[in-house]
Amino acid sequence: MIEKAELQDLVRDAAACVRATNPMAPSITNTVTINFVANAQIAVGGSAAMVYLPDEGEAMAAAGPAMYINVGTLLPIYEETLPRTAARLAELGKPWVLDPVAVGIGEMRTKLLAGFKEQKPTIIRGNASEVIALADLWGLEGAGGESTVRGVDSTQGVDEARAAAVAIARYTGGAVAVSGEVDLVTDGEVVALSHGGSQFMTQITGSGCSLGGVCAVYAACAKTPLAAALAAVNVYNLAGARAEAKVKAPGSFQAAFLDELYLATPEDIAANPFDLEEA
Ligand SMILES: Nc1ncnc2c1ncn2[C@@H]1O[C@H](COP(=O)(O)OP(=O)(O)OP(=O)(O)O)[C@@H](O)[C@H]1O
Ligand SMILES: Cc1ncsc1CCO
Ligand SMILES: [Mg+2]
Repeated sequence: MIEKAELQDLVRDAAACVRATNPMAPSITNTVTINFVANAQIAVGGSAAMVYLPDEGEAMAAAGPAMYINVGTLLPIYEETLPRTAARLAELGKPWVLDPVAVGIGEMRTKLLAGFKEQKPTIIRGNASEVIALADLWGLEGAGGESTVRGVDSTQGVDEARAAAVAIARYTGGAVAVSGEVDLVTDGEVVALSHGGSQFMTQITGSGCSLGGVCAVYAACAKTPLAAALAAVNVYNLAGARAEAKVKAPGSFQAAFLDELYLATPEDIAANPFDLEEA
């Protein structure tokens, strides 16, 4: 099992590399939070580029060192864009992040998310209900749990998604990040439980979507998917807690949160409290 100090070094190095190299992590993401995703990616030191069209998804897969796909608000063109982009990413061996928003509603969403089983996303980032539902959709053994997805919000706790997250990570060989009051990140061998964040993160839309975009920025630099996902989760928990201490309500929280993402140093990000356990 990886030592905590070694994992912290990987997190710090990934965050420092992002600050030094300004990697572009292009996105195909939902229309609700697209602006917040781009701003969060930029605040941590990355750069953003959002596309919708099939040939542009393929072009971005080739252009960026990592990519982000979020199925929040599907449009008819995505039936073509998403499989073509994922196939190009797999062909090029590029890391990519999937947010399986609202898995379970609609035929196209179900078909697209079922199809991603073959391409094995490097990092899957979702709330507890989404991670449980994706493991179920993929028919993974040992996942356990019954999902009660209701739209885009979680109705379940992170603990309930632990078996599903571990099963998905063992299947993909990548990492899974489950968000909630305490965030869980796993590569199927270890489970990291990251602390911090803020109630206000549940009172603005897109803290989860933008966390996926930031996972993709770190995936451009990190030595392992686990380090990339933990760097993103740690900076979110750190910035959320710091921002909450400065504001009284959600609107100003969003602005303060972006400021704290920008201000967090690689050392701060590595030092955010987390527990490390065997999976
Ligand atoms: N109760 C809580 N206390 C502290 N932080 C929280 C809490 N719930 C969620 N968070 C933080 O909010 C961020 C997003 O997690 P959340 O589970 O809300 O994602 P989500 O449901 O996919 O969000 P969205 O779909 O609106 O983007 C994570 O960084 C997580 O740590
Ligand atoms: C509110 C909402 N609806 C579809 S995607 C999205 C952003 C949070 O997941
Ligand atoms: Mg979400």
